[in-house]
Formats: sequence, structure tokens, C-alpha cells
Amino acid sequence: MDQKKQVAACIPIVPFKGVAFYDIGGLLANPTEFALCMDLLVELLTPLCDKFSAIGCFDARGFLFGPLLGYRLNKKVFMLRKEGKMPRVIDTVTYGKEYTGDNKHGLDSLSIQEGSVNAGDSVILIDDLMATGGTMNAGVELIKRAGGSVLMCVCLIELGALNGRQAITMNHPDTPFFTLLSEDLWTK
Ligand SMILES: O=P(O)(O)OC[C@H]1O[C@H](OP(=O)(O)OP(=O)(O)O)[C@H](O)[C@@H]1O
Ligand SMILES: Nc1ncnc2[nH]cnc12
Repeated sequence: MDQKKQVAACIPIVPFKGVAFYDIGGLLANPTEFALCMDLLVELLTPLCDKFSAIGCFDARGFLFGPLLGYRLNKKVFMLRKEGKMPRVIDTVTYGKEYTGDNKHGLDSLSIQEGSVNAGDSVILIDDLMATGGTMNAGVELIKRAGGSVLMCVCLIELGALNGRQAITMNHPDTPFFTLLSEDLWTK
């Protein structure tokens, strides 16, 4: 079986939060496919290693991948966390996503900690999934506002029908994007 299809086959799509929800828990339960997924990401990022200094990962499911990549690539890792979850926050961005967020307006807020990104730093951003792109866009915003740049946004799964990539490209045309698994792997 094609390697990407093998990884995708471990991720069930189930009704949850009012959407067709891609349950990454299925991948975590399959060590062979999880290792394969990490190897594919390491293969992608290894040639870029001299061009970035850190990996930023998103609360919460980005945390499953960012630190492992940091370990394999010997890179600093930092967290982009939902509001109120960590000390030394220097900036926060509020955004919408595919389903309702946690604040009283149905939005979410993402914060960055002091020292995560210094002026001139180039970073990789990683998350499990991009739907509307609201989360990834907030991440890029935080990096830029801290004086850094995003060498590449990386996600395991991209829901192309929701046009997240276009949303990011519109706001940040200089930011490349990589997706390991596209929706069609689940239908073909
Ligand atoms: O492209 P978007 O429409 O912004 O949606 C994508 C985001 O939604 C999910 O996280 P969520 O905020 O639900 O947090 P969780 O990982 O804690 O479940 C997912 O892990 C992405 O971060
Ligand atoms: N359809 C989806 N499945 C899993 N996580 C998501 N985050 C936003 N949309 C999602």
C-alpha cells in the first residue's frame, strides 16, 4: 500500500463537534504507521535544517508531533497555546476555526511565550490538521509579530474543501505550506 494511504487508513473520520472529524487518536494507536508518518516529516524537513532554528507547535494536537520532530532534528521547540494556559505570554491572537472555539464568542485565542521567537528567527509551524486555516493563520501572525518568519507551515492533514491554504496565502503570500495527507486519500 502507498505509505501515505497506509497512514491515512489509521485515522478514522467520525461525526464529532458537528463536523466530519479526523481522529488522530487512531494514528497514535498504530506505532508502525505513526513512525512512518514521523519518518516522512523528518525526510521533508531534514534538507531544510540549516534554514530554521525552531519548531512551533499548536495546542493541543500539534504537541503530539512538534516535540518528536524537534528531538529527531535537534531543534528548539516552542508552544502556541490557547489563552490562559502558560506564563510569560507576550502576545495573543483571537481567531475562528471550523467548529466553535472555547471563549464566550465561540472563538479561540492563541498565545506565544517570551523567548519563543527572536527577531530574525525562521521557524517551522506544525499542526495535525488544517481546516479553515484560522489556527495556522493565527500562528503565522504571532511569529511575524514577534519579529520572526515562517519557513514552512506543516500539517498532517489538510481539508482542501475549506480553503485554509487560500486564507493563509491571502494574508501571508510569502509563507509556503506542506501537507502530508490530503482528503482524497480517504476516498480513493
Ligand atoms: O483550520 P482550523 O479551522 O483553524 O482548524 C484546525 C485546528 O482545529 C483543531 O484544534 P482545536 O482548536 O480543536 O484544539 P485541540 O487540538 O485542543 O482539539 C486542530 O488540531 C487544528 O489546530
Ligand atoms: N474536521 C476536523 N477534524 C479534526 N480536527 C479538526 N479541527 C478542525 N476541523 C477538524
